[in-house]
Amino acid sequence: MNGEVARDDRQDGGDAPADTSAGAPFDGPAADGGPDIRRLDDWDAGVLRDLVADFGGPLYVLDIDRVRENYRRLAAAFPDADVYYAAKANALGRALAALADEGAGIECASAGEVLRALDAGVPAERVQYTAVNPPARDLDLVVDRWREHPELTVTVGALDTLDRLAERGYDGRLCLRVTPGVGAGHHEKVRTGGDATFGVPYDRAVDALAAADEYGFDVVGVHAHAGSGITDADDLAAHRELVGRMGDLVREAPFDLEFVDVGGGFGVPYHADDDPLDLDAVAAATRDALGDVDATLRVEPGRYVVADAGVLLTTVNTVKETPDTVVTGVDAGMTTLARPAMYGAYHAIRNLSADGRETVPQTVAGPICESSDTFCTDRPLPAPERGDTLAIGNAGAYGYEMASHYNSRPRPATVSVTAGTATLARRRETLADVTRPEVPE
Ligand SMILES: Cc1ncc(COP(=O)(O)O)c(C=O)c1O
Ligand SMILES: N[C@@H](CCCC[NH3+])C(=O)O
Repeated sequence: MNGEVARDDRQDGGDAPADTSAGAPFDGPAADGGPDIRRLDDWDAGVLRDLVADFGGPLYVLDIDRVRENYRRLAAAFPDADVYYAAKANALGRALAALADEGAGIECASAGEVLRALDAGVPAERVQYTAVNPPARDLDLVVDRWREHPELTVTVGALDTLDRLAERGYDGRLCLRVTPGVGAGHHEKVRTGGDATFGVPYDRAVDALAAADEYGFDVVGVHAHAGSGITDADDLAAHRELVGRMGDLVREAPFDLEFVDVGGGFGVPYHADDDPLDLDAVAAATRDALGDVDATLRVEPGRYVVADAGVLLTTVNTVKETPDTVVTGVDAGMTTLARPAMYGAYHAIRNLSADGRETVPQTVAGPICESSDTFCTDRPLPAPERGDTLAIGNAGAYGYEMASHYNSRPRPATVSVTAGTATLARRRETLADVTRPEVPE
């Protein structure tokens, strides 16, 4: 590690590279997409401990080479499809730029993500904005950008969004989002495909396509998304059903469509004994279910591309024995990584400082004043000591993006790693970042 830059400088935004190549298990992306799984145990404990020592904690680490590998493996499994990475999973500029370099398109959930994708160098013809109950400001911004970049595509999930786009003078590329009536995913809160919020009802889709065309939009595609975290047979069956319905829709459409977008949702293993998704099988099933269509298949994965490329590092600050369990207090909380509190999601946890210690059941809890602020309950982990560094796995997807300022907590820093060298990619926030929008009386 490069020890020349003082730790405090780093925390305040210094960005001197830390050479993690000594002992770094990852040194550049594999051309073939590399292994289809990276477990938390595959990360080098010493390198991660050094990163916390240099940059402070809590700290997100994102391995950009692994992001590239995951994208390459996906693109290879879907050779005749367009892959649009869903930026909501992790919109770090360096990740978007690397994916643009790999040739990925970007699916954006907001005007903010559209601007970030364009700023990262993604060509406008590969930027797609999916408008969900779009705030006026989002439409204003996107239409404004579209005047400069008429290759942008807007996906709408409600007919009255057409009126709102037309009012702003938009008559560009348009994709219709459909509610296919089939949901899938790791939790009821992420099974969007069955939820009326997100699209035009499937049985009205043909009429809606005709209406959008008559309105004067350049209708180029249809879209549906079952949900997030497809891993088991039931989810895959739902995915197949959704894709089959989308194939039927393309064949029934009143005119030719350029693409059919069947969403993302490809899951990753969170438990140590979960198998990775058989991507080739999913791709074959997708093709088979779609049938013969004269439109390019499009997929928009988020989690699959970034989840195992990221870890969250956090430091133990409190060890408390109770009659029932050991409470391991850490400096990251639900404001840093919301998924366990929000969905009861499981994330692997590894104590990077505890070689050879006995294992005890423990509850790893954050500093937020909510009883849901736990990363695990009674999980057997090495006996904790104050100052230990813990790593939380699969933190690359829906980690930093869902972080908040609750309890006046500044958001953590992010370090990105490329070819074994770690550099600060996003500085740690300070209290001033939290209070900046306040207006004095
Ligand atoms: C419209 C849309 N596309 C793509 C995604 C990406 O999903 P995932 O990260 O599970 O691949 C989502 C999130 O669920 C979504 O809502
Ligand atoms: N935020 C969810 C994924 C849903 C994505 C948006 N449709 C998660 O962390 O699992």
